[in-house]
Amino acid sequence: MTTSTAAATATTAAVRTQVRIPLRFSDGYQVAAEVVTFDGLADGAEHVALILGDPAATATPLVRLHSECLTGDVFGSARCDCGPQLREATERIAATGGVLLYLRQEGRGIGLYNKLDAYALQDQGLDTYEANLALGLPEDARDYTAAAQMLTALGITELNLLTNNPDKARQLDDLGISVTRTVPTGVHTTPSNLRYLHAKVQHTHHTIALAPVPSLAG
Ligand SMILES: Nc1nc2c(ncn2[C@@H]2O[C@H](COP(=O)(O)OP(=O)(O)OP(=O)(O)O)[C@@H](O)[C@H]2O)c(=O)[nH]1
Ligand SMILES: [Zn+2]
Repeated sequence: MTTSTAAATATTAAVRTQVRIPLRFSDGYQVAAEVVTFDGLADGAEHVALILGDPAATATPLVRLHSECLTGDVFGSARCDCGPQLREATERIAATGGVLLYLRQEGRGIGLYNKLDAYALQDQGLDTYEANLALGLPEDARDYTAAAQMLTALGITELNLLTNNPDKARQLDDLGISVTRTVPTGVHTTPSNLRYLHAKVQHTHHTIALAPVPSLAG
């Protein structure tokens, strides 16, 4: 189970800087983003928002809360599906207008070194959640208070959320952000991330339809 430590009301944050950055992905896809920084975020981390298209074009813009994953987002790791999800979200949000929050929550909030320690334990047989617990850390340490502050500062209090993770919608609702609809993200399987994706479905009830894996039965 994930634990929610989100406060019912978040303090106010303000937009600090907004700057246009043209994005060019390795597959040729290009789009311009308005990258926004903030003052006053609850956890003091350097989270950024990417405004894609025109979020004001609809009453319920498409929003994704993307948790930082250096190995997946930058290095192209096949142990998870973060890189392809980031690429997918960017294009889908740009198509309708919305915001991608790039949240500095590496390793579900436990940090990069701890995530790599957890990977080492997974290589000895633990699943992704058991490995965090074996390190004396929460299964999922993510709190979306800063995300709610960022959305409020951008004038977004009602949205469609691009995710398969029910905890994200639950926490945003608790923080006063109305999630009108949850839009499923794609599932980007590789031989290296199938066990990880199955653990997410079984343990934290991510809404992902996966083919059964015989070696994981039982
Ligand atoms: N601790 C830990 N973190 C991981 C592991 N694999 C990926 N992560 C982190 O998990 C975060 C991404 O979370 P996911 O569980 O893949 O997806 P989600 O954000 O909960 O849900 P979606 O919105 O449906 O994608 C990133 O911060 C990754 O660095 C792992 O094995 N252990
Ligand atoms: Zn990842």
